[in-house]
Amino acid sequence: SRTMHCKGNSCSCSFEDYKLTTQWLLNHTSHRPKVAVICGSGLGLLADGAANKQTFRYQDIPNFPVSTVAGHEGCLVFGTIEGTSCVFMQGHFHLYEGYSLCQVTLPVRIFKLMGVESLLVTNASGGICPDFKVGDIMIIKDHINLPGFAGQHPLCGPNDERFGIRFPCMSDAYSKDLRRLVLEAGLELGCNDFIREGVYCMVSGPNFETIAEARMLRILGCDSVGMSTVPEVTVAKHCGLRVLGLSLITNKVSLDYSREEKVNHEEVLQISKMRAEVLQKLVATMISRCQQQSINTH
Ligand SMILES: O=P(O)(O)O[C@@H]1C[C@H](O)[C@@H](CO)O1
Ligand SMILES: Nc1nc2[nH]cnc2c(=O)[nH]1
Repeated sequence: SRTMHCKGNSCSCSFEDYKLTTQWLLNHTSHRPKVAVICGSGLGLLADGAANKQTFRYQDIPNFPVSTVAGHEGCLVFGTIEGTSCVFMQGHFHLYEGYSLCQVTLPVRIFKLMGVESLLVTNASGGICPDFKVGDIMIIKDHINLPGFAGQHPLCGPNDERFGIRFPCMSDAYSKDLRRLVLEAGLELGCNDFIREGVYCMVSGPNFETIAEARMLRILGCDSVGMSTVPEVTVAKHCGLRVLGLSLITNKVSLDYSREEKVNHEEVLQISKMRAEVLQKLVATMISRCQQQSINTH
């Protein structure tokens, strides 16, 4: 069924729900992915470089939510990159679409049950750090879970120990090793002059920030702001996945009343398209390297 059991802000998809979807996928594909990639707004092209592709539409997968936003194709693509088996989500889910956070994060737990070890998350965000330029790729060093502060948190509700502990540590959510690897890969690919590192803040959206809100976020230590990723990363860390987050700065957030620019979703998608090719190379390199590193360290 598409109905999960959510009471207030307490999410609880049952273990059987996750297992059912996992089993359906395992029965319908022979791929056994080790790395999962979540493609942010306008970034579905990241899957293009994969070989032996097998695609499922979200609407055909039991229990899966469907994408309702432009720039999110709504397809799950299995494939291989340089011999590494991986799965791409072309489109992810948001609170602003009306989904509960257990629906938003459902694919992450399914990936875990399928045997995935690393999660590469991408998104589009607005730059708050004054040094950032449109088109920069920000390696997410840390995040601020603003909806979480208000009780909109994917781990609210009964804790299922089969996934992880009640009180997970979040101070190391973004793997240091993967951050180092992506910096190295960026250097080799010649894109180091637009790779940055910073703190991503999630807001629920769907409106973009007011100027006063943007100023508040800057004071709080945010380098960029978006409407996704934090729930997926939190659930991934809870169940023991290694996480890498890349945020494409698609616009500069207005911090100044005298500025005339007005952000819109079309501009976000346009910048995503412009950078998709380079991000695709970076993600492909990371898929093979992070798996290699995981083999070496086990
Ligand atoms: O990659 P995501 O989905 O986080 O993209 C951001 C947030 C909204 O979905 C969209 C607004 O333009 O960009
Ligand atoms: N909240 C938020 N999300 C975004 N996604 C892309 N740009 C932005 C932005 O400026 N603000």
